[in-house]
Amino acid sequence: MTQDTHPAPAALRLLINGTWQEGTSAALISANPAHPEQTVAEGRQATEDDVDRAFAAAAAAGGQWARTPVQQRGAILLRAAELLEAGAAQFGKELSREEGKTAAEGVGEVRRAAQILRYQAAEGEHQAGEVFHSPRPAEKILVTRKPLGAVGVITPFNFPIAIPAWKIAPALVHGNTVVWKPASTVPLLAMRLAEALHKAGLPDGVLNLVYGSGPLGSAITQHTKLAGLTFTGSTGVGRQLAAAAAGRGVPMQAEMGGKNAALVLADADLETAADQVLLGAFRSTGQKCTATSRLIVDGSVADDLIARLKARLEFWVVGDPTDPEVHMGPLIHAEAAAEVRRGVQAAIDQGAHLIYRGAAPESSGGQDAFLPATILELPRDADAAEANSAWWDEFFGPVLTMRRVSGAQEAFDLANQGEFGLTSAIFTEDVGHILEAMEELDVGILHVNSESAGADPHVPFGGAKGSGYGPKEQGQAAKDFFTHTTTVYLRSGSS
Ligand SMILES: NC(=O)C1=CN([C@@H]2O[C@H](COP(=O)(O)OP(=O)(O)OC[C@H]3O[C@@H](n4cnc5c(N)ncnc54)[C@H](OP(=O)(O)O)[C@@H]3O)[C@@H](O)[C@H]2O)C=CC1
Ligand SMILES: O=C(O)CCC(=O)C(=O)O
Repeated sequence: MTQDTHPAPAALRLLINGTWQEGTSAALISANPAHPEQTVAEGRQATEDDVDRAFAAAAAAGGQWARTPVQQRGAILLRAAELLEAGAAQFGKELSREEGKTAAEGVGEVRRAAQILRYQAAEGEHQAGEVFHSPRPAEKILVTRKPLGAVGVITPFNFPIAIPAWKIAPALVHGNTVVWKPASTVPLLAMRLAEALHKAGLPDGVLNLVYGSGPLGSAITQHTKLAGLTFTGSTGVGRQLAAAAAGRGVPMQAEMGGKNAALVLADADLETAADQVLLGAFRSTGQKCTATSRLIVDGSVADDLIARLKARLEFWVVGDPTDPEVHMGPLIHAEAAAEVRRGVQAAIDQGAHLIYRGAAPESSGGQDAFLPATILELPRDADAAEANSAWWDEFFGPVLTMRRVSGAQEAFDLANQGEFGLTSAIFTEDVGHILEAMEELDVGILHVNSESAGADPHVPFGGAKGSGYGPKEQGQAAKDFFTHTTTVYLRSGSS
């Protein structure tokens, strides 16, 4: 397997009250999933005491930061965006080495983070509140917004800089301060984002970065100064945190799992559908909550579509993600890959038909983090198909599970099955079917003739049903989470 030269490991530092400092708890090592013997970054985790100091700093910085004009807060985000943009080639490659997505996707994600910071920086150009008529004379009713205070940010591994950016940027621009715990597998990219914001002039204590595994997350979620919590990650952890936050009356926003369907109807442009399903299912090694993991295809075009997918996958190279020839890197670590392998085998044992399995790197020997692109087909019989775990479980890997249907209504019904409702993609040229899909599909995001993944910074992002909890992220929706409103009944004293 070709690979890039291996740079020396980066030194991880916590950021507390504007000071970069070493952690004093257990060692934290971020390993390259393509070459686990290579350390990408190393340092130490934070202690509960560090979390306490981070919240003290965030709370102390809060008043001044909230009074800073939104245009000045935005200007800091803009400077940070420039720093990310300038470092995109380096940070993108680091992202690829730390997380395993291809270097092109890594660079794209860093640029996306910069774009998110720029979008949120412009918040000063948007309205700050609303004015209503009053039923009483000489009165107006105003709705103003205030920050929540010190918010906790807990982020997953799969978008190590874009997801943190789309949580932290609106938190900051709306006047909140932040204590952030990234996923333990991707601390370097977290440090890169925090460095950019720090260098851009963020006052001390406004953003605090602590590393540590799940239990440290609990120190954040149970902290008495916690004024709001935004989380992205697995459904199990998200629900646990939501219950804890609700018990304490802390507002929470959670983006969790998905089991997203691509619906390919009989009249679809199959070239477009094949291109987009391929990207949706296998880009980022299928490790997106928005990845296409169900393929629901009209029986009249199913064989044709599968032939087109297989033809494309024959050229799909799996390997070291820093190699420009590679389309798909490893999963985040070997245990994740082993779990997906077990899930695929269980599905086959339960009656799924393996209709495609690509090649993985020769060096892998089936024990490491690499997996081939895989397509399973479930039986036409509904009971047999729905008894199969592959229909329900989120693999979070490069596995696509297909079912054949007759007509649009059956496709909608199947897509709606299950606890999740993050995204769907529908492929059709029929406006009637598109309108029906908008009505029928219980999802937070619907793509028409494009892949199920992807999200722009200026529009709401989040799921329906069990995929999301609390206000949506991104765009103007982020304001609803990161602020609370005061309704002001305003009369002049002399009236
Ligand atoms: N809907 C969406 O927008 C998205 C959803 N996801 C979902 O996330 C999952 C994959 O991400 P993954 O990182 O593995 O998810 P996890 O839920 O394992 O981890 C997410 C974050 O929560 C932390 N954490 C774990 N346990 C606790 C705890 N008890 N208290 C507080 N924090 C905790 C993790 O820390 P540590 O790393 O140290 O364990 C990490 O920072 C998939 O299910 C995917 O669908 C991912 C991205 C987007
Ligand atoms: O679809 C995207 O580009 C990002 C969505 C996301 O947060 C994810 O898939 O983990």
